[in-house]
Amino acid sequence: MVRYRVRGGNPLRGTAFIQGAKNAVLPMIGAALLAAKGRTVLRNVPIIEDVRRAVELAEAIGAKVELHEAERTLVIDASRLKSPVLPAEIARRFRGSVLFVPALLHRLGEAIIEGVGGCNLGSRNLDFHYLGYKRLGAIVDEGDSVIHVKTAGFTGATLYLDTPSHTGTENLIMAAALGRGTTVIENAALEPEVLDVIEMLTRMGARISGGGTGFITVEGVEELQAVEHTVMPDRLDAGVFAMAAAITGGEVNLVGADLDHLGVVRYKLEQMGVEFSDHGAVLHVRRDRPLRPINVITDTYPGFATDLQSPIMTVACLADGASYIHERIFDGRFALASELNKMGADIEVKENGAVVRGATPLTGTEVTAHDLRSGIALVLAGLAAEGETVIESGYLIDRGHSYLAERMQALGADVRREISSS
Ligand SMILES: CC(=O)N[C@H]1[C@@H](OP(=O)(O)OP(=O)(O)OC[C@H]2O[C@@H](n3ccc(=O)[nH]c3=O)[C@H](O)[C@@H]2O)O[C@H](CO)[C@@H](O)[C@@H]1O
Ligand SMILES: C=C(OP(=O)(O)O)C(=O)O
Repeated sequence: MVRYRVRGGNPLRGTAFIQGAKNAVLPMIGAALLAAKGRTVLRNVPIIEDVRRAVELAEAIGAKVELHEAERTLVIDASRLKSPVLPAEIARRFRGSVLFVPALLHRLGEAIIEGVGGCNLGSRNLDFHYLGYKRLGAIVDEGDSVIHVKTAGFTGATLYLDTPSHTGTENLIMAAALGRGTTVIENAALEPEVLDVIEMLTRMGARISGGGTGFITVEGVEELQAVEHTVMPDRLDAGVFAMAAAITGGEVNLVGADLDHLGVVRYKLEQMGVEFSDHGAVLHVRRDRPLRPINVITDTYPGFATDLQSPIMTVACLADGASYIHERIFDGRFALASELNKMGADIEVKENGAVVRGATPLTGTEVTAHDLRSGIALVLAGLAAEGETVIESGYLIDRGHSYLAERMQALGADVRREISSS
């Protein structure tokens, strides 16, 4: 059992290094498995539990993978994939397991999905993925617990997504990339991670146009090559460190953070009283005035990222007045509210909306992370709370943030990661 202990009160000051993006590296590992020859090298890989699970899953289907942690580099040799089964005990531990399906379909003609994990946020359907595979010519057998997808090769078609699904867009691009003919994906996701994946696939030899417009065209090619690619910075990690500076009234330099990738998150934090200044590849963030309340509506990119909704809920607890948060992407993403209320917050949740009445002083206690982002939001609460906050399960935080305790300590925070047998 991993837990985090946080003692609040220190304004954060100094420099933090922003990790590579979890939501880019996972599809890139899936993309690397499309190359039947050579070795793919991924740089700026975040050392997080989801990457460790992705390595285990790639090895389970026959890839040879080396994770060089100190160098933040993955080397992937997918020349001998042998098993189409994504075993439940690994695949159920992270959402990114779903991104291995296109490679299995191209390389082995079938994928057997024993389970897909990921944060517990309410319904997380995969119907757009399966409908897309079917329109490209696959047979999908959806059993109660195992899903079996088979294809003798994909043929281009016009596909659409009811909503611009992030992994759905990535999977359908990968499925179409080695198909016959032209595929058009309408209502495709615009997230920067999707564009980074398109960049890597293009370097591999894929023919993809329209990334970032919502209409993506893929002309199938016969093979894709192994390449070297540097994973983009993680905008969610950057957002969390910016909010850590905001909640403690601190001043930090975020190395590698890209202000443009924050989308509406930047403007909402500015409305709260946070200042950003961009110095090339270093983002300076500070807050030296009282926090103001905020209205937030989550949306797909460039809207307010749902993955930063929990962290900003914590910051809103310290703002003077009522903040309103409307969650539009996931129907079960407010489990954080009752944990923050245990610490002294005043948050009322009604269906997809929450009202946060601040400012309320927070007091440290034992709290539960229900998912990755509620976990990191509780670390932020701990930074602003009086006394000690103990957060379990730390594994959920480790799924998406690398060396969190060390990076927070470098900013003067009292954050410790603890492993115990109970
Ligand atoms: C590994 C990864 O990249 N995870 C991110 C990805 O998850 P993920 O790709 O799973 O999220 P999606 O964009 O697919 O899901 C968004 C919404 O669409 C619905 N939906 C999605 C697919 C589908 O086939 N049918 C359907 O109804 C989902 O139930 C959900 O309500 O995007 C989410 C939304 O930005 C982020 O929170 C996750 O961090
Ligand atoms: C929802 C998240 O991740 P995943 O899709 O991997 O569960 C997240 O990163 O907040």
